[in-house]
Amino acid sequence: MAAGATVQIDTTPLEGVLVLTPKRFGDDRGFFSETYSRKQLAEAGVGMEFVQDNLSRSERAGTLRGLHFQSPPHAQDKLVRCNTGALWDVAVDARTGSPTYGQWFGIELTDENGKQLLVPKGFLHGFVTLTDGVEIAYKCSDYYAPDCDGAVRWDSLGIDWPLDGREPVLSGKDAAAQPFSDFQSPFEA
Ligand SMILES: Cc1cn([C@H]2C[C@H](O)[C@@H](COP(=O)(O)OP(=O)(O)O[C@H]3O[C@H](C)C(=O)[C@H](O)[C@H]3O)O2)c(=O)[nH]c1=O
Repeated sequence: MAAGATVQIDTTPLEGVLVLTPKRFGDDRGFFSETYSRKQLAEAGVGMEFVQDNLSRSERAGTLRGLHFQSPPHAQDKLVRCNTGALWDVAVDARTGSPTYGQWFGIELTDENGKQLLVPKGFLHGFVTLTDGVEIAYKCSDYYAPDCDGAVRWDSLGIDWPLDGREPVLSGKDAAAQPFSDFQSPFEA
């Protein structure tokens, strides 16, 4: 971590998908952390601008939301963190022509590890909760555009979801999503 920086940025096997670990300044009250710094990300070559913050709460462990995307012209970069509890977050490369097309990367984000996942445009995003009462907060680089909203079935890509053999809690939309084999990607590498 560069001098003065308050965020560690690590790469993943998927180009552009990054793991951010903001520094926590602990004391006997607890801790302080800068959870987002446009300047520090720009200095690290991560120049996306965020315009919308989202918060969702999932009451039960095993709740799975995804795999979602917004198509161009409203594709979204997302910076995801877990504010309460623990979740397993996944990004899937959906960029036609990418050498890692269809490959996924998953990571545990928790309120204790404070880690964040940067999911660029062109990647599907989803997560499954590992505890009850999970709150996920994420920044988006474009506004919600229902006409551009899309989903791919969570179980159509061989992702090793940590479900311990249980069926996930799904929305109707996610239960009815198309399999990846039918997916016509709107993204290019
Ligand atoms: C995403 C979104 C939703 N909504 C409304 C639309 C529905 O009435 C309600 C629930 O939407 P949905 O069921 O799509 O929420 P999630 O299943 O949590 O979807 C999200 O979860 C995955 C993991 C994501 O990465 C996306 O941000 C997003 O697709 O919120 C809005 O008003 N604005 C928004 O930006």
